[in-house]
Amino acid sequence: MSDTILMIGCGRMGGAIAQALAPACRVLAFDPHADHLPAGVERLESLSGAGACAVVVLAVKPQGFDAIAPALASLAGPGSVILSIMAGITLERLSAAAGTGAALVRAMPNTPAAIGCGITAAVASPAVTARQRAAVTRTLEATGQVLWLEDEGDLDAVTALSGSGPAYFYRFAEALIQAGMERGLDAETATRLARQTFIGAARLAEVDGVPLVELRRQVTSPGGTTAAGLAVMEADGAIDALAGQVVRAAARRSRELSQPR
Ligand SMILES: NC(=O)C1=CN([C@@H]2O[C@H](COP(=O)(O)OP(=O)(O)OC[C@H]3O[C@@H](n4cnc5c(N)ncnc54)[C@H](OP(=O)(O)O)[C@@H]3O)[C@@H](O)[C@H]2O)C=CC1
Ligand SMILES: O=C(O)[C@@H]1CCC=N1
Repeated sequence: MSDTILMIGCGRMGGAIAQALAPACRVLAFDPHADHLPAGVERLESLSGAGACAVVVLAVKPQGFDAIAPALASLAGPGSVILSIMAGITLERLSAAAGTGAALVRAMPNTPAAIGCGITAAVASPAVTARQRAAVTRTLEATGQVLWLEDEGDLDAVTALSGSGPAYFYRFAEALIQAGMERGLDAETATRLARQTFIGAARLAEVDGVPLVELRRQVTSPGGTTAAGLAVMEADGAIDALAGQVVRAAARRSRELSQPR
């Protein structure tokens, strides 16, 4: 078995994975509509030209799964592992398409993968060998951290937390910018302050594994400004209630996406 990786779908996430892998191994991509592929990635005009690939990455939208499903059985040859990053598409649906006994991994990355700072949670079907698991780990580690899970049922929560999560942080930063403008800052100043606060806070959270609660305490002077702001966030459990609703809604959508249309 070659160490060739085949991408089916090479958009935002597939492209990020392909770009991370291309310097180290042969990467093929089948994506009829992608105008350009990352440097070093070979375009495939048809899936029949793929040959045997060590890892076949499914990176089309979940709504596009039905269109690629008929090709999976022939791609799931001996030694190949199919790695799906599609939100909501279950191992059961992948298996129905690829064939019973196919080596399947369902994974959920996130967009910081594009700069090697992602985190991906993954679940393997029983047919996945140790060697295939290692190949998938290497594939995903090109984009950041990898976390193997035992229970596929956890992937809806993972999708809702870390898969969708970057958008929640951006949305909160957008809200802070708006709030800063309402307090008299111009748009450019508010945006610069919010962006760099967001980046700096994230970098600080990387240092020495200091617990988030401690990092928060370091900002919060007793009787000071931060305490006044946090009191509003926490009044009647507002922030926890909001996070709960957000993650529940996203997890529910992940489960809905698992239903065949
Ligand atoms: N974006 C994110 O933050 C994350 C996304 N995911 C998952 O990754 C998957 C891809 O998402 P994302 O990269 O954002 O989506 P994109 O739309 O950016 O990429 C999907 C690509 O697949 C192409 N495509 C569509 N149909 C086919 C087909 N039949 N054969 C080959 N290629 C095809 C699309 O072309 P065209 O645009 O012309 O349709 C597009 O270029 C989704 O399933 C999503 O759930 C997982 C984690 C995070
Ligand atoms: O919004 C979505 O459905 C995809 C999955 C996780 C992030 N983006």
